[in-house]
Amino acid sequence: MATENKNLSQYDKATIPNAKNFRFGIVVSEWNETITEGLFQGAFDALIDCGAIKENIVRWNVPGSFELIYGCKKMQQSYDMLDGVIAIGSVIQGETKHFDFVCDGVTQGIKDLNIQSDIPVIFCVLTDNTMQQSIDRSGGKHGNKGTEAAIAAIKMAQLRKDAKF
Ligand SMILES: Nc1c(NC[C@H](O)[C@H](O)[C@H](O)CO)[nH]c(=O)[nH]c1=O
Ligand SMILES: CC(=O)[C@@H](O)COP(=O)(O)O
Repeated sequence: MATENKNLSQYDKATIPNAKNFRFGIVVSEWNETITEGLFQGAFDALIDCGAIKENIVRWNVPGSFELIYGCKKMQQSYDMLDGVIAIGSVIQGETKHFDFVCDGVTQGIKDLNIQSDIPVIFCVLTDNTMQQSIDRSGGKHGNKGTEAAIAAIKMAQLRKDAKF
């Protein structure tokens, strides 16, 4: 289902574990910061709405989406009590192929972090053709991918907890 047919912000709290005992890291890219700040707010608000305590949410900033890989890796290493990490970025097509390499690099890098570490990293990186598409997905007409990422983070934290027993 394409995003245009799904509101990214809709969730049913009855289907989501309570996040009160979970600790999350959020790494935010500064490129397209109006977009990434909207994604962060969506994620933060959803975590709190689902029971997370604000003192259990730590935020780091990185220059661009490509640095999300290193930032999330160091977040995993620095806070071994974390239950999940959310990587937030906004990549928008320019004139060159750089978009393709940044998007592929970040995607593969975050995938690798999920393989190499026991702490899940949620992919909240918009890869859009236009700024309007990014606006629409960070609190606009299609909702907020940050909200979607927070729900995914809670569910994966619970899966990780359940898998230990
Ligand atoms: N064009 C965008 C970038 N480019 C910068 C890279 O992410 C990286 O910071 C640079 O190549 C230095 O390593 N980053 C975004 O997040 N969004 C873009 O649209
Ligand atoms: C995703 C990018 O790096 C891109 O926005 C940079 O723009 P350009 O391809 O015009 O250099």
